[in-house]
Amino acid sequence: MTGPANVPAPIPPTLGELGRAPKALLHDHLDGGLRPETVLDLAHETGYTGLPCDDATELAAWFRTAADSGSLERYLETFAHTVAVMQTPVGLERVARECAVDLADDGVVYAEVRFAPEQHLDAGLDLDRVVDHVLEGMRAGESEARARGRHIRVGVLLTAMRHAARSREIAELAVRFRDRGVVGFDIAGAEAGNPPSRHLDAFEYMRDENAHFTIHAGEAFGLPSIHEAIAFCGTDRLGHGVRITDDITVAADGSASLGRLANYVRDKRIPLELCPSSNVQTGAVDTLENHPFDLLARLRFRVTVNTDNRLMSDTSMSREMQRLAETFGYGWSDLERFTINAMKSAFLPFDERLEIIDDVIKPGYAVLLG
Ligand SMILES: O=c1[nH]cnc2c1ncn2[C@@H]1O[C@H](CO)[C@@H](O)[C@H]1O
Ligand SMILES: [Zn+2]
Repeated sequence: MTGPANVPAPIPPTLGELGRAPKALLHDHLDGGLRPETVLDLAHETGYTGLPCDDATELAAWFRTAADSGSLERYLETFAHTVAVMQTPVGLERVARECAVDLADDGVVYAEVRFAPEQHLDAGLDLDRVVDHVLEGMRAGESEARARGRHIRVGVLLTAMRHAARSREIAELAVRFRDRGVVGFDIAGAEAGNPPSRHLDAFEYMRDENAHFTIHAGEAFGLPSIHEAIAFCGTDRLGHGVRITDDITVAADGSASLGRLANYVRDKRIPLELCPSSNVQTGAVDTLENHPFDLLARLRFRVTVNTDNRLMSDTSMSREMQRLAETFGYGWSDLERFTINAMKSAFLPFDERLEIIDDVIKPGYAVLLG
């Protein structure tokens, strides 16, 4: 973090070093993280003919460019192609297995990966079978990574689409699978016009079941969405939440004053699942340099680093951390703090969170800190 003027900024960690650092990821969409080759393979296998091109490199570039739209709605249109090839048991299991393997290869030790089961029913699967296949793929990916000496634990979050009307059903699905690898619930999709309070019964059900959930809020819409997510719905975390800066005023001398909502979020240690590259692509912020990540980190909000959609943003946890380190001058102690923030905020039992922090994260950064 940018320190006093006479202290030199740390040398930014390299991508190789970052790959070895233990990382915790709370916000990653399964249908936003496919390998481009897998999109092509599955399209051929299932007869999906809607892809814009037939070459993996071109397809990767297409997703990146199309997602660079400056609008959440247009960004979300790119998911039509990934969702289209994730309708069969084979497709769902492969995508989930590769997700776990790719995250483990990047040094992610704990991940919560989300997807919306209601979008995967086109080939006749029911909601329970969809979740079964994804969980099976995740377990296979964890084993495959372990066989190569990479240890990752993946928990799944079930997302309900906020423009649709199945949130209560998806919340019940999440609770039904809570002892089989599903660790929480979420709502996603176009934020403007679809406030979180539309899904109040789903959140009330989750709270009644002592179950965890997060809400995409404060990405394409500002403070009212964040306020509803917290005050009406009782969210545990905020998906993005970047627009909380609308309630923070920074004076010319750099001092910041917080409004009541921003203070509440900070006081209650409500985790912010910040996704820097995605926020630039959807236009939530104009450039990475202007991303409020550093302001929020300096003000000691509970900030976490996340990928959102690795395919659409052509990114990984290591790359998100590298971009932040290069932009804001972060060193290992900052990256360790963000990682511990994430692990503390995971939807795992407290003792299991602590075990990963004490046995994996702290020793990993101790080596890097030298
Ligand atoms: O940043 C985001 N904001 C809101 N919705 C999103 C974002 N990224 C992905 N999805 C939506 O979540 C669904 C389930 O994974 C995806 O299909 C996409 O429509
Ligand atoms: Zn998201």
